[in-house]
Amino acid sequence: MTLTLTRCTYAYGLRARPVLDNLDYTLPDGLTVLLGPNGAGKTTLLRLAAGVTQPRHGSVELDGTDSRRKAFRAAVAWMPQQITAMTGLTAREQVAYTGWLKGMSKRDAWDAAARALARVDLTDRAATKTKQLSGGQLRRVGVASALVHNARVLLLDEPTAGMDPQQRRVFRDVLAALTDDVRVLLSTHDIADLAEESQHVTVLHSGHITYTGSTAGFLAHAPADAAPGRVAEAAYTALGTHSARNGPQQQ
Ligand SMILES: Nc1ncnc2c1ncn2[C@@H]1O[C@H](COP(=O)(O)OP(=O)(O)OP(=O)(O)O)[C@@H](O)[C@H]1O
Repeated sequence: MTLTLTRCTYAYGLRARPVLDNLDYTLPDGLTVLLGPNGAGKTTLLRLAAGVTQPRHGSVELDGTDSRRKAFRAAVAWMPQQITAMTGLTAREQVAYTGWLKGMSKRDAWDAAARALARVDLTDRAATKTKQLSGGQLRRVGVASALVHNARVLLLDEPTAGMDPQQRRVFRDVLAALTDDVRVLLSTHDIADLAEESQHVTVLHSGHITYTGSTAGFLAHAPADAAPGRVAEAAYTALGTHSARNGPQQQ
């Protein structure tokens, strides 16, 4: 299951400067954290990867299936920054409703909703109204909704924004547990999201990938004198500076 962006260019508006220009990217397996400062192009990359937006030039494919095709959209799930709690619906009803919208029968969606909620560790909240869930729990409902139709790739746009450290930890554990059969790409501009369970890191600066590879390889970019506990931050800073000077993609 390989998701690739090939020579993708995207600009907001006909005369605007491209946000992404001739970008090549292959999503690694497991859990990948997409790092980059505000405005780097993370959301744009995720929207292209999800097939929500089409590139002006280039292509996005999952094992050779173009992102315009129904089969691509069935296999690739996208979770936007804001998850809406639907008035009057329980967690299970909200997830089932999403499954039904995606073409499942009511019965299949209802059963799949229970399985999806179990995967995000929310079985005990299945009958709770989504309006009554915490922000972190509601994001997990968002993940369950994204997964309800058995997606193989999950793309999440800043899912941990506004979470406290404990909520972040729970959320990351939930994602890490999915990665046996789902590839996950999670965008953030918070280096604290880079935890042990993230197997890969991709760094985006001004629309250029300055690093994509293992977490260990990423950390190796920190200067030797980086303070203990600040190695990830130092590596991130080093790659940002590198980008401004050279802008190559490192594998
Ligand atoms: N709808 C839009 N119309 C015009 N320009 C846009 C639009 N959306 C994004 N942009 C611009 O495209 C660039 C990349 O934006 P994008 O949202 O992809 O970055 P990001 O890395 O996700 O940023 P953030 O971390 O702030 O969410 C920015 O310069 C932004 O101003």
